[in-house]
Amino acid sequence: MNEDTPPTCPFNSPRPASEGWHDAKLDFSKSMSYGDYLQLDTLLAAQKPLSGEHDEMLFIIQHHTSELWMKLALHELRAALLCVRNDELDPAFKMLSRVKRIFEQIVTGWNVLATLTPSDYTLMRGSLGSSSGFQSHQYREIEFRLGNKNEQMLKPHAHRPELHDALATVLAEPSLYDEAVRLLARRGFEIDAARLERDWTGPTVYDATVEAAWLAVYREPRRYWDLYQLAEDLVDIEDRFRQWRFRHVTTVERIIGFKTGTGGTSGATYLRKMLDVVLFPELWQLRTQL
Ligand code: HEM
Ligand SMILES: N[C@@H](CC(=O)c1ccccc1NC=O)C(=O)O
Repeated sequence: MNEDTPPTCPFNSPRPASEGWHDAKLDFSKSMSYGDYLQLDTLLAAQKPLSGEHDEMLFIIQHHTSELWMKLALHELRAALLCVRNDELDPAFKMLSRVKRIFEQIVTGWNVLATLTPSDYTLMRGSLGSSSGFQSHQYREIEFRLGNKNEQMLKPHAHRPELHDALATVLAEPSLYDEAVRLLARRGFEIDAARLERDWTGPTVYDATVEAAWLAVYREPRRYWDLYQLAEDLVDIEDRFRQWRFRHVTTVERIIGFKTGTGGTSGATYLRKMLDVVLFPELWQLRTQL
């Protein structure tokens, strides 16, 4: 350093001659821009607080971002299900690892909403009327695709026939886990015939032949590597899903305590019961036998 040069604040230094943006396209009067491609006018016009309370923007954006991530999770889950059905496990692994990351993202997202206090939420809760996440059709489709089927959950969508019928179709199709079980049978494992052609509209029910098949996979992972990887991906997904449910009920307790929900359920008590749901029962059971 030259001792004659007075020290300067680095933040006030003159800009270098070129910062690399001089050739950037700046005129979008005749071509598609960022905002055009992403339909940002539509996206950013969709946050419409009703209460006039400052924190309602947080509440809406938290839900919009969750619904967008759910949209992507469903896109991946639907495709992964078809890949498993067609014995194409490599692309399914790619999609399931993305689903895992998406779930991690929405689990972490609860930290932002946890800055909402009961005092602030109470000011806007009245504006929500009887609307509730209980009526999220994308959430319900995720549950159905993972095998937590319940025909009653179609009812909140009766007033929207296209959504109702799409969910009813998913209810009647095999879940991702049903497809994994059918794959086990195609790979030569003895699976109870009734499990392979069950009434798909019901929830996954524990089956001893399925547990025995997964147990064989876990006892010889090298022999059944792709099935082993599929099983662990499913366990990862259920793990994340449980974390999501847990953060939800904890946030709900911190914000509304044990009030009944706007959707008409018992609120935190109902959500706590949902923590007992097991999506892939045999994958948890087999671990006791290893
Ligand atoms: C202030 C924050 C929140 C509160 C107080 C809250 C409260 C509740 C309550 C009480 C229920 C039970 C249904 C009812 O009777 O209303 C519920 C369900 C639900 N909420 Fe939230 N929630 C909050 C944030 C969120 C967020 C950010 C999401 C993300 C999309 C979400 C999604 C859901 C879903 C999907 C259900 C249905 C769960 C099931 O049926 O298992 N909630 N919520
Ligand atoms: N069920 C919540 C309301 C609620 O959280 C909510 C309302 C409208 C849209 C999404 C919501 N989020 C999750 O349930 C409550 O009882 O306060």
